Amino acid sequence: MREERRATWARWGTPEQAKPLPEAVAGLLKQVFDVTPPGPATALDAVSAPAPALAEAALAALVAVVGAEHVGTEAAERALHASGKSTPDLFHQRTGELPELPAAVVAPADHEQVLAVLAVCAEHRLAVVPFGGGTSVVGGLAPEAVGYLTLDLRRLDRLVAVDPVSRTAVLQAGLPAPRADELLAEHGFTLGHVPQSYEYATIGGFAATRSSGQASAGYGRFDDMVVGLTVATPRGTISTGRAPASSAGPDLRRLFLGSEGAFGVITDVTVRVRPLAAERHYEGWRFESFADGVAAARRLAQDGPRPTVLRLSDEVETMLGAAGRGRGDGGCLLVVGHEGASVEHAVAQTAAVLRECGGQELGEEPGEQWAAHRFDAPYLRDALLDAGAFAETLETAAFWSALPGLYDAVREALFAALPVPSMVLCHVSHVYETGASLYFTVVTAYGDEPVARWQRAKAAANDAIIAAGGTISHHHGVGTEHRDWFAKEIGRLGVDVLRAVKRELDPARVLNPGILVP
Ligand SMILES: Cc1cc2nc3c(=O)[nH]c(=O)nc-3n(C[C@H](O)[C@H](O)[C@H](O)COP(=O)(O)OP(=O)(O)OC[C@H]3O[C@@H](n4cnc5c(N)ncnc54)[C@H](O)[C@@H]3O)c2cc1C
Repeated sequence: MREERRATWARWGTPEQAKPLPEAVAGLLKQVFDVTPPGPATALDAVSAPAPALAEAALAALVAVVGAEHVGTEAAERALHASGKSTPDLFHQRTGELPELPAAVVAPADHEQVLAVLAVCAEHRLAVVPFGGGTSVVGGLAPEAVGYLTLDLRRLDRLVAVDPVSRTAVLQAGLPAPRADELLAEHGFTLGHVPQSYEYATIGGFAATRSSGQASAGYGRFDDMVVGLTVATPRGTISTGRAPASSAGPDLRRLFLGSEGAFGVITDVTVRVRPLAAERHYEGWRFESFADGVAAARRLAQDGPRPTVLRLSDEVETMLGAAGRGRGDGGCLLVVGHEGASVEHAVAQTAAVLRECGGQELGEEPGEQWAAHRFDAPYLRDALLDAGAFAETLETAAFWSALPGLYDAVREALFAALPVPSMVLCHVSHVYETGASLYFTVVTAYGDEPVARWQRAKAAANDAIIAAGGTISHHHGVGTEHRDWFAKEIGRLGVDVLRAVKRELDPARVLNPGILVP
């Protein structure tokens, strides 16, 4: 089961899972962009790589820790671990322009073996990259190092303990989300963490990147769910999370949440769990404009009732989604989902508020459609790439008062940097009392050098985000790609604090060099 869920080569999922573009969208693409399909992608078994540059003594020490069968040095295995799943990553895999491959892929069995691998890396000054599901979209798996090692957490895949009284569970870091939910369901619980990368991403990856899922309005962000962590560092083990709340100094848990493998390797995570939902109800609402929809989402986020899922598409995203479903309601679509023991009351109360805010009820169909296709987007991105269109996303968040300015600034920056014609779609998918996230999708034709062109557009959008008061990432993390803007966001002293922490925990500087910490 675990193997089936490993990220695959040059696309999301396996070729058998490929989804065709809806006819109306394919037609629109041809008409607007006049795209031409590129040649076939490079096959994984055609990837060649120089023999791994790993000192014999280091290799022998690694084999002594995990066993020879858990040290992979084949080109294919190394290529699969050399990058994540951003569109540039997929594009490079398709064209065979690969980044530096890891010298080896090492899969420890438990926390003690992780500590021992880190000790070998520190002794041999070998950079080491923790690898969960491999779904990073910010260059989080591509260190600035020559001859690095990938530490694949796939064997740490157990549910260690469930405390039904406290409603907590200890999950090992390498568990993919669907498997974690299967194991929790045997005890009547769920995590409620459902990012779009759900099928592949892991528990450790969620904690390391401070992920946020599609049901965050009801279940919270992943960092809200974490009550404790065990972290292996080159200096030893740190365990956090003794009690549900504490005033005993700064919260060390928060230091490791979002640390992206730069401070240590998270080996298990204690999470708050919720009873499996007995009832679910999803529905759609139409708002005349994005501004009207944002006002309604803010009202629910601030004054309640708070649904489990709340997603508002802007006019362009609504139009494209409607074209895919063969209907056209115009305006902006708000998807509202309720999950829980009994949802009838919450559905009625929410409907009353949305009507008051000028919403028009579209019934269950758009909500059910969204739920049925909630994981389709990455498959459709593959279909776009197959057709010769380049699609990529970026995301941010801001306080409600800054949100309209941020929306305009990012769109302006993208349109100024992208060729004509290009499409920019946006939705709000995570709401808080004080603000919300914005998630942009860009579609253009390949043209010449699509990756370089995207990087220029992304840099312009990042500048606009910082200038307009947004965060450089609401849930994708920092990696290498956001690092320079992250430094602007936290300032020089903030960067110095992170560097000091890293020096203390990782004196040989082997953990994820160049990722997160500028
Ligand atoms: C199609 C698509 C959709 C996505 N949708 C969402 C979404 O809805 N919400 C969201 O939050 N994110 C989303 N992401 C981003 C990504 O899935 C998240 O960042 C996720 O949390 C990464 O988990 P992973 O297990 O794949 O980690 P990886 O990609 O393997 O690693 C991510 C980073 O964390 C480090 N790391 C991994 N495991 C550990 C560990 N145990 N200890 C220490 N460091 C570790 C890695 O070195 C790397 O720097 C999406 C990505 C894709 C490709």
